Amino acid sequence: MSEFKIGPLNHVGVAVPDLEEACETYRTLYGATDITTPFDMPEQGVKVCFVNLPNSQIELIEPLNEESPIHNFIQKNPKGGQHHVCFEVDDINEAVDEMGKRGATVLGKPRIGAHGTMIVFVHPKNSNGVLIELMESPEGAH
Ligand SMILES: CC[C@H](C(=O)O)C(=O)SCCNC(=O)CCNC(=O)[C@H](O)C(C)(C)COP(=O)(O)OP(=O)(O)OC[C@H]1O[C@@H](n2cnc3c(N)ncnc32)[C@H](O)[C@@H]1OP(=O)(O)O
Ligand SMILES: [Co+2]
Repeated sequence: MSEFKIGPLNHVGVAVPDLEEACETYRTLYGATDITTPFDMPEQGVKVCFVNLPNSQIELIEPLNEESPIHNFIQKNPKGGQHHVCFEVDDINEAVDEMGKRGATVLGKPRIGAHGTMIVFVHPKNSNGVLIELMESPEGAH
């Protein structure tokens, strides 16, 4: 087996029906003061913002339309829910190759994520029902 391994936890993705409402929850209930301005990522089918924390982020995502990959998730979980966990990797192409070699189902091809680096997802069935996002570390991240 190759040396490939996941690196730091980058963020926990939380799918929500209303991004602004979710931001307000983190502001008022949890006292979060560092929340980014929401922005649309049509290529990923979501509106997204980040609750920045000392050691990680909560990524809040809202479906942009019925074609969004999280549209079904919100249909099944109308109040929202924990959606994915994202780990950093050194090389996304090595990660995709290794996932295949290790028998996992990689969803689609690597695409640009909200941090501006390439991301890919591994099907929940491979990880005890948890959708895993692998994200190439920003330059010189560690
Ligand atoms: C802005 C980018 C940002 C970033 O970090 O840069 C993001 O993270 S974007 C995040 C949104 N994008 C994605 O999630 C892309 C990958 N996801 C997918 O391709 C789909 O969501 C998929 C295939 C995981 C599920 O699609 P869908 O819900 O339409 O399919 P099913 O309803 O048939 O579900 C199949 C099976 O999986 C279970 N499921 C679905 N979503 C999740 C989840 N988030 N966590 C755990 N399990 C999930 C669903 O319940 C079904 O289970 P089954 O036992 O077969 O009923
Ligand atoms: Co994510």
